[in-house]
Amino acid sequence: MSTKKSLLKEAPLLEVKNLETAFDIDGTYYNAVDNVSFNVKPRQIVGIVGESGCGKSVMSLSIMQLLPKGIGKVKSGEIIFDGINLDKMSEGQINKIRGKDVSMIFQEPMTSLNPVFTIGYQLQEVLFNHMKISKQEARQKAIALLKSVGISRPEKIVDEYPHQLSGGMRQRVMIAIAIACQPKLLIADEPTTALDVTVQAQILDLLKEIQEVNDMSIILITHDLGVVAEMCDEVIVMYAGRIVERTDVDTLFYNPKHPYTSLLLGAIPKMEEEEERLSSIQGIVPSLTNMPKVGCRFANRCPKAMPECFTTTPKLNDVDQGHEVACLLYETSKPREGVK
Ligand SMILES: Nc1ncnc2c1ncn2[C@@H]1O[C@H](COP(=O)(O)OP(=O)(O)OP(=O)(O)O)[C@@H](O)[C@H]1O
Repeated sequence: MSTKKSLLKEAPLLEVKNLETAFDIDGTYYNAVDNVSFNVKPRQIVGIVGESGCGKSVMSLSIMQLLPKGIGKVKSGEIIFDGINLDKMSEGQINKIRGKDVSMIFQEPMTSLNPVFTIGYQLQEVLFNHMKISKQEARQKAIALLKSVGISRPEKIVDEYPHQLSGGMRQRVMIAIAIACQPKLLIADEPTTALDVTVQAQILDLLKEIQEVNDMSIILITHDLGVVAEMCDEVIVMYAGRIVERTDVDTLFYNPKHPYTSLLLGAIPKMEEEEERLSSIQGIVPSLTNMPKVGCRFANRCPKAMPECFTTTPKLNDVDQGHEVACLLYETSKPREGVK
């Protein structure tokens, strides 16, 4: 974990400003990401958490300019990476940055790796896209990269196909591909969800080690707060396309403010009571076509909802230095009576 003091002074590596991303559903665009702003500092690990359908993946696809063409679009806002406005770039320009300065790993490595090409071919493809190197150099680099992500016998694995590897090894290969050009920012979307618990821990350790060695920033998308506690410096909690709370990781666990965050924390399963605890947030995230037009989008599931929560949209306000919350309970400088 980077020290907070050193991070505070630095200019952001990534600035997302008032981002609105929408999808065309039957001829109407609906916002899946709604007026979201946040920064990622160099070497910082920022977690994005929230239940399924909260807009975590759409946000990362927006940053990577990988939204499905003709269906999804960035409607407004800015995505500034290392001083460059990504949303204003042509496809050719973004291709030079994607995979080199910013790269991404996904939940299911089998769907991201091409089954008909060897591991070596897929690693070398990234290298050739962004570097001027010979075939022999690329092969050697591919082997070194596989070794750096903890794959034993990389000289053999380099000539194998994805189906010949275990899930954990495939995810290591995906990480090797993602870090091949030493990106400044890695977006990891549920990188360990498809893996069993022991392998999950190994992959998280690997990511952390790479982050430290390469001085890389990471946006870590997860619904697992255990992963957040283990990995992140800062955390963004999303609900129904909006940020509801943003703070450092310690404050998130010891002093959460938004009722949604508290409920998510309450939903962390203990071994013996997994089923009950996970279902402890009543109701579901509204679909894009069913978003409340006004008010707090969490109001109808919120145990602390007041009548005005259904009519007034809360703003993301500072409740403390570096701690923002979008909840009417905190819209005055002091929490209202009875709010802890
Ligand atoms: N291609 C698409 N077309 C229409 N709606 C979409 C599309 N992709 C995502 N959405 C919608 O956008 C919203 C946000 O989805 P998103 O995948 O970002 O959620 P998430 O928080 O990442 O969930 P998960 O943890 O399940 O990946 C959801 O309502 C989802 O149905």
